[in-house]
Amino acid sequence: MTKITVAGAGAFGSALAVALDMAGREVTLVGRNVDAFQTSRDNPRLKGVPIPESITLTTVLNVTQDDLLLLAVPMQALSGYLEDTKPKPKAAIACSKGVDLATGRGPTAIIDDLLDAPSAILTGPSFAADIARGLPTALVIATNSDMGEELQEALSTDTLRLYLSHDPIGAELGGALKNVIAIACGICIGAGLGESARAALMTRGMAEMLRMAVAMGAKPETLAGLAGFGDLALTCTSEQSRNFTFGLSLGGKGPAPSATTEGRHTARAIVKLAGAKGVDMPIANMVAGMVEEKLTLEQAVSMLLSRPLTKEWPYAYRPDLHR
Ligand SMILES: NC(=O)C1=CN([C@@H]2O[C@H](COP(=O)(O)OP(=O)(O)OC[C@H]3O[C@@H](n4cnc5c(N)ncnc54)[C@H](O)[C@@H]3O)[C@@H](O)[C@H]2O)C=CC1
Ligand SMILES: O=C(CO)COP(=O)(O)O
Repeated sequence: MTKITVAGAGAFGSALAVALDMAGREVTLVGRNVDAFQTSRDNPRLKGVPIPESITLTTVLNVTQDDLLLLAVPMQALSGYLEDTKPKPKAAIACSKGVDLATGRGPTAIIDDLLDAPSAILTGPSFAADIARGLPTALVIATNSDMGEELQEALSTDTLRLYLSHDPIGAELGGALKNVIAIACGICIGAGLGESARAALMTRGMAEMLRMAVAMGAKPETLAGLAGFGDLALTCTSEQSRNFTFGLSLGGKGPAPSATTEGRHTARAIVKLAGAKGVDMPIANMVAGMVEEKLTLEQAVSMLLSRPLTKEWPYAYRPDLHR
């Protein structure tokens, strides 16, 4: 049986390890923090779900060409992690949601640049706690390699249902961009701007996601699926989301979460990329401005509302015409 190694023992890596172990796979969980719960099996990042004894916990990444490697470290740590560890797995599957701030690359491009192994992205609507508890979840496994069906089979369980896609760019941009829109929605609710405004932000946010993803070479239908619409719906409406609760705090409600909040970095990375590609992303601009403390809430709202009136779908998939 193919062995599965999960690198990154945070909430998501641990949850995937638990779900795959419960389904009878041979799983190793690698993390710089695992010594802290080697005995108790209680990972503070995944409260309430003990890590089973059948999962090997280690601080050292050691994979062979027979192993699948799931990479569940935060996006900004991914390239450094791969440069340091130089693994040679059968396939490397990114689980991070974001865009690298230094280079503008997504997770599969980073893997393709740094490793001699087929790359894939596992993404879609899923909170770590839900996956770890075995609640029903549907995700996307996207790859340009010919390993798609093998990966789909190896990583699906009775409750974790993977759909196969051959559009990794669209899948990873869906997961990255929805975090930025979730921050905007959190700001909106935190500032008391109302549910109607949130629905508007989600919908116009989806239009931005589509424009940007298509400009980067994605298929539009990917954004309508689990990795785009599905994850947008989850993250923009739940206080379980760290991106949404970070937005709430920017809007004046509650403290900022201390854990990984990918959208903070992605907003800044995507605004740079959108500028270079000439893609109009007013909501992402607003989020990046507030994250960088260059815009107040009042300025951000006024900027969005004072934009010229336009058609709903003038040139949605045509960034060249969308000026
Ligand atoms: N938590 C969730 O519900 C979900 C998270 N994700 C994605 O999974 C990725 C990881 O998120 P979480 O596990 O939630 O974050 P987390 O904050 O719970 O854990 C991150 C882990 O990465 C480790 N880490 C950080 N920097 C590192 C470095 N330079 N080298 C090695 N290890 C490093 C930390 O020690 C920690 O164990 C993110 O991209 C997130 O968007 C995706 C779906 C769901
Ligand atoms: O990606 C997620 C849900 O699909 C998790 O969202 P947060 O990172 O905002 O908690």
